[in-house]
Amino acid sequence: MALRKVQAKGIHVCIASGNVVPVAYAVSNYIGLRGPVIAENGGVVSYKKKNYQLFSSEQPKKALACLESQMSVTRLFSDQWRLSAVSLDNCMNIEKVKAALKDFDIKIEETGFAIHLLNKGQNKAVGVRKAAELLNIKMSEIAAFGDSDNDKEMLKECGYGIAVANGSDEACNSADYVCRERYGTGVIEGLSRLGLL
Ligand SMILES: O=C(O)COP(=O)(O)O
Repeated sequence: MALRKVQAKGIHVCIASGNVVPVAYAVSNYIGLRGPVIAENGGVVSYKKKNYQLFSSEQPKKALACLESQMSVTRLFSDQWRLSAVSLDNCMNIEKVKAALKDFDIKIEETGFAIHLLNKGQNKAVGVRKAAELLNIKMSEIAAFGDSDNDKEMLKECGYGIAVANGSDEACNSADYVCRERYGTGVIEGLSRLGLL
């Protein structure tokens, strides 16, 4: 598999997800990756059996309580393991959620998979920065792949940002290179462009 091939060259390969540590860690582990795992849109970084919690769930939980007082709320099943945010099922209407929480100083982000209630400043780039510190490498040495709005800061702040062809407008506009190919085939195209395959 392409990512293991890249890792075998001595390059750190990391998953950066909006999902919780148990899910992102399991994906990383099943693929056979050894790099840090960035979870909860940069809220938590997990490396060598240690979790680094970079944001608290206090503000997102206050926003959740406010939302629940105004409407019926469907949270993600995985929210029971979430440490730094609250995530809602994307069957909920984002415009109604935004209107109900307009007085809260939080960030509301839709990814196509979920609606995340995040802390201001919480994004994958913050998690990547922590991972870079743990690995003693520079952001400018990192190439990032993404497809969603929640990837935009990471795509901008890493040395080279690559969006796959099916990426959202925000992801594609934040990338240095937009692949011709979609999904996993796009990742293979990007890795080849970097000379890694
Ligand atoms: O949790 C989400 O909303 C999406 O997660 P992803 O960043 O791994 O695509």
